[in-house]
Amino acid sequence: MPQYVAAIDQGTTSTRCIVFNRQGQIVSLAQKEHKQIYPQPGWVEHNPEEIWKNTLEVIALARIKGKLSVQDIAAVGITNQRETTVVWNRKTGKAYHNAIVWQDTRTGELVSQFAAADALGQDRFREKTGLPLATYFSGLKLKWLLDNVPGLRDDAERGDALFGNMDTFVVWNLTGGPQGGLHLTDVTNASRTQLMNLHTLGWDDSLLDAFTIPRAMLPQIRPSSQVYGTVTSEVLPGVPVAGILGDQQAALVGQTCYEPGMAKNTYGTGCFLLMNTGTKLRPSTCGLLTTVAYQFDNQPVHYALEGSVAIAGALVQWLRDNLGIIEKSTDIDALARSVDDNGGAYFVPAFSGLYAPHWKADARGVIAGLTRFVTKGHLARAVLEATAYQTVDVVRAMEQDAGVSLRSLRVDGGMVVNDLLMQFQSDMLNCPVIRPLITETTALGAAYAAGLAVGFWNGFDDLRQNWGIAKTYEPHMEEIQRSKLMRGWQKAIERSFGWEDQ
Ligand SMILES: Nc1ncnc2c1ncn2[C@@H]1O[C@H](COP(=O)(O)OP(=O)(O)O)[C@@H](O)[C@H]1O
Ligand SMILES: O=P(O)(O)OC[C@H](O)CO
Repeated sequence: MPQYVAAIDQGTTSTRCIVFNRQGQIVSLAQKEHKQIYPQPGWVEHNPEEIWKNTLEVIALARIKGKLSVQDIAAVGITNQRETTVVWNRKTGKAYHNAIVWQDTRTGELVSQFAAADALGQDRFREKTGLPLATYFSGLKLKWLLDNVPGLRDDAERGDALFGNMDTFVVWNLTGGPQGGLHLTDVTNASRTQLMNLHTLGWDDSLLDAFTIPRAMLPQIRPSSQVYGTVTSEVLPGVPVAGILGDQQAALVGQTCYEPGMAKNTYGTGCFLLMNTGTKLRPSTCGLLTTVAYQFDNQPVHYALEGSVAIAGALVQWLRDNLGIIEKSTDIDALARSVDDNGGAYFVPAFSGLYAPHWKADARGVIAGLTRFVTKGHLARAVLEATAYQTVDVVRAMEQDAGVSLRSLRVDGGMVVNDLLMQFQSDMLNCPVIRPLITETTALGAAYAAGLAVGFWNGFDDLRQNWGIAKTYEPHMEEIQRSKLMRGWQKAIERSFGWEDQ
């Protein structure tokens, strides 16, 4: 009898394969980074072929490391960086263009044009999709590809060109590729395209018309947990593909936030706070997204409010790769601890404009409050603090929208190993921050979705038993100090607005 479930986590910076046991513990893990391609300022691309090759490699490596036979694996779940847009040929499997990554800002002008054409402005499609017009979502990226890649629109209309986010691309390749690969996505990923109607949970003709997207290129929308088919590729032959979730929704599932009002924040490349709002759609009036949280087979959809922050851990990488101030991401801890505070410096990482709750495509990064006193230690501190302040802005918007105060926050993602950041986060939110035993919640959520579909786990109670606390950070900061820091942040963020002419 199979003892494990595998998850493929196709993230912004790397692809991971993680194998879990029934207790949700990691049995084996393999990871490979892929290249970040920056063809112009503001543009971010990935090579889809490199990502598919890495996917095969990490699956094979995870099996070798864990000494796992195919019979050991009950099912595989997929989770992915959301919104990143790829278009490929149904017959050859070749991509027409590099994938356009969620952080890419090339559609900034399209955002302005679409917003100017309607009195609702950036909120033109919000009622139907839960999303403001922004460079972030797939619809405009796909339009850009159709308008700029020669021959693509004709192929798309003929049904020869297929669109997908990374989940769709990976599943199509895993299940046969040009030889009958399944062209599908799940409802959480579809909710990030700005082409799906949140009320009907189907592709919406009026949205497709507005963005001039041929319906023939779109994948089928399916629940997040269901047996879709089996792997044909030799790395996991015959194993059921049984779960798909966008990575932030997967983390919500992995954190077992199944009750309305439960929330988690994932600190990776960006930072994404999701609160389960139950089976009713809850529109946001405070700059958050309304999105699909998950849909388990034959059960109603659950929705979430989301506060998306584009740049969090990516700022640590920028300090490492672009300025060379640190050698490894983990070095930021010691550098930030070499000083007592930020020395008056604030770093607003509006590299891709600002997402929630501001939605300013024209914002760009600023460092404010510099004096001759400021050292690289203060800058390191400002870098970490930027993630915490952005989270505070999102939490306050969430509290206003949901009409409740956050009592505690469950956290996960690559940055939560940083104690300084987590303590500062708790201080700035003035509420406990809870790090669970298993912080690989994204992959775990995808494994849960797949495992539930094949009966490996029987229900939410099995999953809740797997969740436990590793560490709780309690707030210690005086209110006067908290207010002073937030005032500084507020001034800094306003200075980032309106930088780019659009
Ligand atoms: N000790 C640390 N302190 C702060 N940030 C860190 C630390 N270790 C890793 N990071 C950041 O965490 C991010 C990686 O998190 P991860 O969840 O793997 O990201 P993703 O899933 O978006 O690829 C990187 O941006 C990295 O800079
Ligand atoms: O791959 P991550 O963890 O950076 O997550 C990216 C988000 O899904 C973008 O919406």
